[in-house]
Amino acid sequence: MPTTPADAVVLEGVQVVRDGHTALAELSLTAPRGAVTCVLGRNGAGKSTMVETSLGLLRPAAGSVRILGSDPWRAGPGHRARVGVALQDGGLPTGVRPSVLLEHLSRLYPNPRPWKDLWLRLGIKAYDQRIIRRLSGGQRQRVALAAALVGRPEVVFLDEPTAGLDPHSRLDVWQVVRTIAQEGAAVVVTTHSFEEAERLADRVAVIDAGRCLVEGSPAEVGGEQGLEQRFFDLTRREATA
Ligand SMILES: Nc1ncnc2c1ncn2[C@@H]1O[C@H](COP(=O)(O)OP(=O)(O)OP(=O)(O)O)[C@@H](O)[C@H]1O
Repeated sequence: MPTTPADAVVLEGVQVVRDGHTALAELSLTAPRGAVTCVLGRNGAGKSTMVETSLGLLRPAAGSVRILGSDPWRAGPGHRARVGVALQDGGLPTGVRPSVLLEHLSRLYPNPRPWKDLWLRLGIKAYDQRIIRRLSGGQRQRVALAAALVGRPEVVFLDEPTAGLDPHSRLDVWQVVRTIAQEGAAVVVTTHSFEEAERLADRVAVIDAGRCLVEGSPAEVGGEQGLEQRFFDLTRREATA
């Protein structure tokens, strides 16, 4: 698929080998600005590896990775400040209250998003009297999302941001993610939820065994069958038991 300047994330033929195992095999994928791109794939398909490679944490053995026009492996701190990320178990400092962390992070960026806005919209205020170590997994996940967004990044990678969240929190997260995209960010969300992809995504990519099998709008990818059935058809394997 031809890429355009609106594409903030452009991976072309990316191969990544981890401890002798090919985790990405000629993966090509794009994510435009001002849109949410949901990446679906089975366990081990390569979603987290795609995110880590896009962040510049892993060096591809072949292919090209351009994030905001730069190679993330070589990019400097100026580039990194423009890219946000919330990984699963995303390494937050645990001995401080969420508001202390968010206020601190906001001072590290030239043009931060008002941290209190995120703190309110993601419901963090309700449990802010506790330090992060004492929070539930879902509560911590929302703090990680706020931490990823406070620097007003132009590209954001969110690794399963609603996994394990209650329905209210999930809606809060979806609303915040949509707003961020409407403000112009390229948002890449990995997920196992078809509902999430259908309700949140402007674009969907299905990856399997380290390759992107299909990408496009949810309607284009789902076609007549719908997203869920198309996903099963694309990624079915013999005897999975
Ligand atoms: N550090 C590593 N060393 C060797 N192989 C790895 C390493 N990390 C991941 N892999 C392998 O690379 C492949 C892709 O893994 P990855 O974590 O990117 O998948 P994923 O799509 O994010 O899976 P999940 O849905 O379970 O989070 C898998 O086969 C996995 O076993």
